[in-house]
Amino acid sequence: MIDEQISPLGLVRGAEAQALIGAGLALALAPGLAFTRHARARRAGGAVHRDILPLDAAPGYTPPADPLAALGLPGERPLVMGIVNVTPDSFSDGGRFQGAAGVQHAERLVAAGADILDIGGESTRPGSAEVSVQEEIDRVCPVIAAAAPFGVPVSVDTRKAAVMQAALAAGATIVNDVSALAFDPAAAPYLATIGCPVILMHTRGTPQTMQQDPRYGDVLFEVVAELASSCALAQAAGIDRGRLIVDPGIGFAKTVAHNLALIDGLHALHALRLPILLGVSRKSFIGRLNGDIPADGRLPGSLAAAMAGLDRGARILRVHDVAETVQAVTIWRALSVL
Ligand SMILES: Nc1nc2c(c(=O)[nH]1)N=C(COP(=O)(O)OP(=O)(O)O)CN2
Ligand SMILES: Nc1ccc(C(=O)O)cc1
Repeated sequence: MIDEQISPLGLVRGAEAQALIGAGLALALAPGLAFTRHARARRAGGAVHRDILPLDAAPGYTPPADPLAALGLPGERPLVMGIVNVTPDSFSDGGRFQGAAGVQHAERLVAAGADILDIGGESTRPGSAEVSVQEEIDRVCPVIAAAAPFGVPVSVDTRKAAVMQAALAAGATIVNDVSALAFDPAAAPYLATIGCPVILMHTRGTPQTMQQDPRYGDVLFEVVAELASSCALAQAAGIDRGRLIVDPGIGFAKTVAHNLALIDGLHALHALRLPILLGVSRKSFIGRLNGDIPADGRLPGSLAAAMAGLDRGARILRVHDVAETVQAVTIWRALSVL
């Protein structure tokens, strides 16, 4: 367990960032974003202490490697990952996109500007039941095979090594695991034999148990520390660090307050020096903060949270509403170009 985390702080955008970088007073962090100081969080005596360090206090700062460049994805702007849930029971769109409807949906998302398609066959919403390997393969592989020629990389959203293997054979080129390779002990050794990017998302427990009173001493510090452990385990299994992408797991073993602290403090994940994916789309914290509106009314809150994520250096936004998010990202970029 690491006891010290150093991450960027004092984030600046647009013309101010450009001027400060030119003057040697800021370093580039992510597309459109620079930072002027370092934050240090230290665990000591059971508590986490935070202080602020000057820019030159962490010499050798290098921006994260880009595992997506090899897939032809651009490095100079945030990416939008469009969600295709080939499930009967996903929390916001279950039952709408199975089989041919899933393929059509994938095509629409690409036309709307998705940079990546994330195709999943098992809902992991709170309380959801596990799906068998064969059922999951039968759901996702035909849709992956049909969507692979659409011109954007396909990621498979699964926790199971056998599903990863079948999905990669069907044309997927990215693996997205909401258990950070902890659910299936065969996943990390299998992925060590393959060169694809791997998304490690933070959670605790299983979908069945994760929302039963999640507790953290310091949620930001602990999520970063637990992601660091997941990365170390992946590397120990033989997966290159340069292939990893990390994700705080919004809504997974988190209360509303935890989710807000993680989005507000997202830049702390840059302590890991890896690209950050953020998945806030339509999630229940947005409903909880807005009179419990149902999932289909949460687009405005989803966009607000996604833009907050970009302000803190998120590289990929995982979303249901691709056209709307692309429009928001376009404006965000127009206001932040370095
Ligand atoms: N990396 C990553 N993967 C995820 C994330 C997320 O935040 N990050 N959220 C999910 C939940 O959204 P979805 O619409 O897929 O819901 P479901 O679990 O009910 O299918 C499912 N998968
Ligand atoms: N798989 C998940 C689906 C939805 C949520 C949420 O709404 O918070 C969390 C996890």
